[in-house]
Amino acid sequence: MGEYAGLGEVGGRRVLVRSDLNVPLDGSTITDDGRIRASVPTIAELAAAGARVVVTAHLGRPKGAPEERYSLRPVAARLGELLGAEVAFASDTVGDSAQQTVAGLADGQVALLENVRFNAGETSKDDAERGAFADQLASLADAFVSDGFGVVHRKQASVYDVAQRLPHAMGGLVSTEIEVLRRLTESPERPYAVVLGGSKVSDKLGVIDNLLGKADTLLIGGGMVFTFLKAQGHEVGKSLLEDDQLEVCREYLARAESSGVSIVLPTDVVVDTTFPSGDATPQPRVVAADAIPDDALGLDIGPDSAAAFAEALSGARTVFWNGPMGVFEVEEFAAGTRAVAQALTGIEGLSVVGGGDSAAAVRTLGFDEAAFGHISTGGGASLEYLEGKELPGITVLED
Ligand SMILES: Nc1ncnc2c1ncn2[C@@H]1O[C@H](COP(=O)(O)OP(=O)(O)OP(=O)(O)O)[C@@H](O)[C@H]1O
Ligand SMILES: O=C(O)[C@H](O)COP(=O)(O)O
Repeated sequence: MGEYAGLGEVGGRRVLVRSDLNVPLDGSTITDDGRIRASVPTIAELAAAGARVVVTAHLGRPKGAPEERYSLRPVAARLGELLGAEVAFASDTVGDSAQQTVAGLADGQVALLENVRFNAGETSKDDAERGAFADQLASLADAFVSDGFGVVHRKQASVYDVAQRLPHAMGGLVSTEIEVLRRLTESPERPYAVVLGGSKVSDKLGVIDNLLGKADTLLIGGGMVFTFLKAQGHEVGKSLLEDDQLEVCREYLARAESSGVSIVLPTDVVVDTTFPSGDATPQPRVVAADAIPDDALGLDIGPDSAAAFAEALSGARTVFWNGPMGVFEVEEFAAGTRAVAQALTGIEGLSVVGGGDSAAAVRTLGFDEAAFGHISTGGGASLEYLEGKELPGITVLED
């Protein structure tokens, strides 16, 4: 029997752990298990202390009802392999299966509940609805450990409300992540460069506002770059575009210029006119960033841009990178992401990779994790931290 920081004795008690097990899947095959591996130490520590560990997590963005493709069942199997002990899987989150599974746990055993987002209460904007679901979750445990760093920016029942209902503590993963990110916000060694990409464009544009006052160089690739190119007056064909953010991008470009921050945009892009179309072989083509054809979709930064990005990063002493430069999952569109990852491995100073997909990209492209200063499990969460926003999943622990 043993203690867990902030909770005291946990032996024999049911401890609900919120982890971020939102991993990329191909069917039911986990293509990158980084977030599961990152979640293991806290779960293992609690189990070793004799707790009955009840893990809750989400996968993808189901709409408040069960959907087989978002089931956490494959994750339970992998978690068990990594823990070296069987993980009991409950086929619902708070229903009969969950209650029976938790009741059947012996001291030191671990259970995983089905995707918490199969319940509308989890993500509801209505406090009462979320609260009612949090009551059900809380009834399954005696204490709560918040360890899902990737979701601490979400005011959701299993992240926020449940902490108000149970004795709670911050998990080891969340503490480590916050410690590293604090170094980026408090006194980054200069030059400080930030690389942004990925597909959750509107989620990420906000961070630029804050970074314009902090970073020396901002490199932009991935899906978000097309809104910037369009804001500069270029056509972007069928590329990802957030029309309602054009004015915001224009304002960022103007502010960067007046404040001496260098925003580096790609000068060439890799496009395809057939992607994604079932089994069709990709037909990548490199075009100038200001000459994207109407029928083309931008899927990676081009080779000149990749070289320019690597050059811009070469002297940096602090680098934060979130979001792949292209659709790295397809080899034909992975070169930009590979070039940025390679450049980060040469940084003398602190290099931080943030984001589930960015971290997955680093690993699936074959880089050694040890070549980076820190690989964060949180994409949106780390960005919101850097934005200086309050993270509900953290502040609720401090109350
Ligand atoms: N030009 C592009 N067009 C469309 N999608 C793109 C483009 N460039 C990158 N992507 C996609 O962006 C996705 C990753 O973006 P996301 O914003 O989710 O990254 P992340 O922040 O690392 O992950 P997470 O939000 O899960 O932590 C990848 O699946 C990649 O294929
Ligand atoms: O993938 C992520 O960034 C986290 O798991 C959070 O997922 P969400 O953006 O769907 O809330």
